[in-house]
Amino acid sequence: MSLTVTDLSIKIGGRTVVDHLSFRVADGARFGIIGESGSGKSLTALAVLGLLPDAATATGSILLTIDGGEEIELLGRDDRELAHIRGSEIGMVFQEPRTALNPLRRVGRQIGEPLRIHDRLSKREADQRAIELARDVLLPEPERLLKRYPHELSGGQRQRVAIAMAIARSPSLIIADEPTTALDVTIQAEILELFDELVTTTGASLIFVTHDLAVLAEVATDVVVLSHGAAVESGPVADIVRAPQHPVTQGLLAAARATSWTPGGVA
Ligand SMILES: Nc1ncnc2c1ncn2[C@@H]1O[C@H](COP(=O)(O)OP(=O)(O)OP(=O)(O)O)[C@@H](O)[C@H]1O
Repeated sequence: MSLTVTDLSIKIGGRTVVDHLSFRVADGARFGIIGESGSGKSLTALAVLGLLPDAATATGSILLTIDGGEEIELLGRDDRELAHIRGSEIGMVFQEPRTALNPLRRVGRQIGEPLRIHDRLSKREADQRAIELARDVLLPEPERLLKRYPHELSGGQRQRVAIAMAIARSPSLIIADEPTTALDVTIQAEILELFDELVTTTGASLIFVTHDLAVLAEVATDVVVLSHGAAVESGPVADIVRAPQHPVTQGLLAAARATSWTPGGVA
C-alpha cells in the first residue's frame, strides 16, 4: 500500500489550518509528521482517517493505493466506506488509550469484537486471536490480563491494548498520533520499540505524528515538518537531524536536545 497526499488544504471557520500540504508514504515506509502545537498534524492524520470534525472542509487529494494496485480517493468518500477502510486497511492509535477503550468491557472482548463482527470469527476463535495479539504487543500473562477491565491496567498496558486493536485486522497502514506523549519516559521507549517491531514484522506502513524530534527519530525514516499548516521542510529524518534548514526544524531539534537527547541512534 502507499498513500499520496496532494495539495491538502483544511479550513475551519474560514481559517486555513492545513495549507496545500503534499507528501507520499511509500509501501512499508515509516513516515513522520512533526510540528509545534497547532501546526495541523492531528487534522492531517484525521483527514487521512476520514475523521475530520464536521466544521472542517478539506480540498485536494488523499489517494490510497492498496496491494494489487487499486486506487482509493479517501477525500470526500462517504462515511460508511471510510469506516470500512479504517477497519480493514488503516489502523489507528491515539495519544490517550482511555478514549479508544470502552471502560465497561473486558479488554479481551474489545480486541476480539471487530474480528467477530467483520471477519466472522466464532467467539472461541476471536478469544484465541485476542490472546495472540496480546502476545504480539508483549502484554504480560495475556490469558489473565485480557479478562480485566481497562482501569485495572497501567497506562502502558492500555496503550498496548489499543495497539493490539489497531493491528487486529492486519491493516496495511497504521496511523499513530502522539501515542507515547501521555506515558512515562521509560514506558514511552518500550512503546516506541514495539511500534518499530510491529512495523517490521507486519510490513505495514506507519504514519507517526509527534511534536518531539527525539521520539520521531526512534521510529520514522522520513518526515514532513509542519508550521501553521504548511510543509516547511521534508526528507529523511537523518538529514533533518544532521542539518535542519528551517528555523522551525532547528527549534524542534533544540527542544529535543534540551531533554538531553543526542541524535546518535538516527540511521
Ligand atoms: N474542531 C476544531 N475546531 C476549530 N479549530 C480546530 C479544531 N481542531 C483543530 N483546530 C485548530 O486547527 C489548528 C491545527 O490543529 P491540530 O490539532 O491539527 O494541530 P496539532 O499540530 O496536532 O497540535 P497539537 O500537537 O496541539 O495537537 C489549530 O490551530 C487548532 O486550534
